[in-house]
Amino acid sequence: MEYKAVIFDLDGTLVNSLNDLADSVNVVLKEYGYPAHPVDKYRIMVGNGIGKLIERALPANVSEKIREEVLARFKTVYESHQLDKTAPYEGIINMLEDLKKKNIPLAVCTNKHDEAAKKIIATLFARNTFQEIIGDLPGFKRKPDPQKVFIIAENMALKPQEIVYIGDSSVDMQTAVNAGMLPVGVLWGFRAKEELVANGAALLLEHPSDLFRKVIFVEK
Ligand SMILES: O=C(O)COP(=O)(O)O
Repeated sequence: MEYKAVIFDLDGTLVNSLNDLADSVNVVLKEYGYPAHPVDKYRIMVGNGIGKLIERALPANVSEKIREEVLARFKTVYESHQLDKTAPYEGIINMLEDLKKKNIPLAVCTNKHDEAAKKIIATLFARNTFQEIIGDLPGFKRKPDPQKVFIIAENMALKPQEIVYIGDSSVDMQTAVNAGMLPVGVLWGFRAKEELVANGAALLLEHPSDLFRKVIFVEK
């Protein structure tokens, strides 16, 4: 099978954002008098959007009102710290350049709130690397619902089966499976290999450069 485009997940796939996310949540947890978590615990809390991230980080008995306050405060803190330590994983920039040289259209579909996703991408990647970036926005369904990757496929004028979806979590593999895209799991991200395999990963990448050895691309 030959593929004509790639849609990427953001957190844990293109960029390592774990420390900035964890540090920002921990700052707010401490402000509110709740226990902070070790950075590694955030690996399993990130992936379903920031509402879920805050819900998972807070003790179970916290009221909805406080949860909303903590979420709003997190957004403010994270806005000033989202680029403190966040950077592309090693090999990502080269892989994106190689895909661009082959004229393969690229996009990002993330559960990260849209304004943060766009700011991070605009800062860390060359202009026009991605033809479309869709983060978490009111009125759109979050992954693993395939709604947003279907929108991207339509805008690329491609069939889902012609697109590779690359991500680091069960949510990403389920999204690709639900959409009929090729689910490719990355092993440098936040989650374990077993999780990717159990959720339908057709291929696994140990390093971004593996992509060209495992997937055949053709120009649209
Ligand atoms: O839940 C998040 O904020 C992270 O989103 P992503 O893994 O879809 O980029």
